[in-house]
Amino acid sequence: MLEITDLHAHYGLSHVLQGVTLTGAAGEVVSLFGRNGVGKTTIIKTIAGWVRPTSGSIRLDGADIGGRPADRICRMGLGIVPEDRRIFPGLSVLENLELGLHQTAGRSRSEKREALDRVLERFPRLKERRAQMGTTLSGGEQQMLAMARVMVGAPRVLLIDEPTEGLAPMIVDEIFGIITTLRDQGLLILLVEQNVHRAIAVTSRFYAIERGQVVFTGSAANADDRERLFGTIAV
Ligand SMILES: Nc1ncnc2c1ncn2[C@@H]1O[C@H](COP(=O)(O)OP(=O)(O)OP(=O)(O)O)[C@@H](O)[C@H]1O
Repeated sequence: MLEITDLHAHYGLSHVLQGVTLTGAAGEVVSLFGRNGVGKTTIIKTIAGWVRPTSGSIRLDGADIGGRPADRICRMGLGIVPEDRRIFPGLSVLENLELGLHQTAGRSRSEKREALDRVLERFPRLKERRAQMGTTLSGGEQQMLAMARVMVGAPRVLLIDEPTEGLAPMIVDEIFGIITTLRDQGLLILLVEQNVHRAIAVTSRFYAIERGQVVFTGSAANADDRERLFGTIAV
């Protein structure tokens, strides 16, 4: 479904991604683990079209999406929940959610309305607060809003960057619950998460990243692979 081959990216002269190769299939969570600053967020941003790759290929269901504009990639079925959540100031919860409707092509007005209603039913706390300004929500609610907004667009692939950072344990449970449900509905989720122990429980395969490269890949169900991962990233 998602196939990334020998991906390179730079910020100015800084060679941040140095040949990343990874794959993901429908119905699995694939996690990227590594210390701070190794390039995990950059991998996500490059796939989503926010950072331009210098070389390599990114294929979504066979179509080459590398270097295409971010909104185009979104409409092809790839959603991103960025680390900073990007809740738009001056817009209510509902208006923030409506922005998610622009991220899909080829749906009728009534289909879009239904998609929005479904998401609101699924997030009762957001439904209750739909008239409230998005930026006045708590951190956990803002994370829910960021996830709900991307789900309105019904993506097939979801890139999620550090969703539980700074959040209370109960909200963390809720977020992992949502990730598990989406996975079981057949989405491919590419996850970056510092809480390795929690992430590994929902992950099928993982990639350990160092200095912009994959240093090894493993299966979350394999105890030796997990040991090696914990040794590599020192958790
Ligand atoms: N816009 C930018 N301009 C220049 N350098 C950047 C930019 N964004 C990130 N970098 C640098 O690129 C490197 C990789 O950053 P990235 O955010 O991808 O790492 P990360 O693994 O996600 O880190 P963290 O876990 O701390 O979020 C870092 O050295 C960072 O300082």
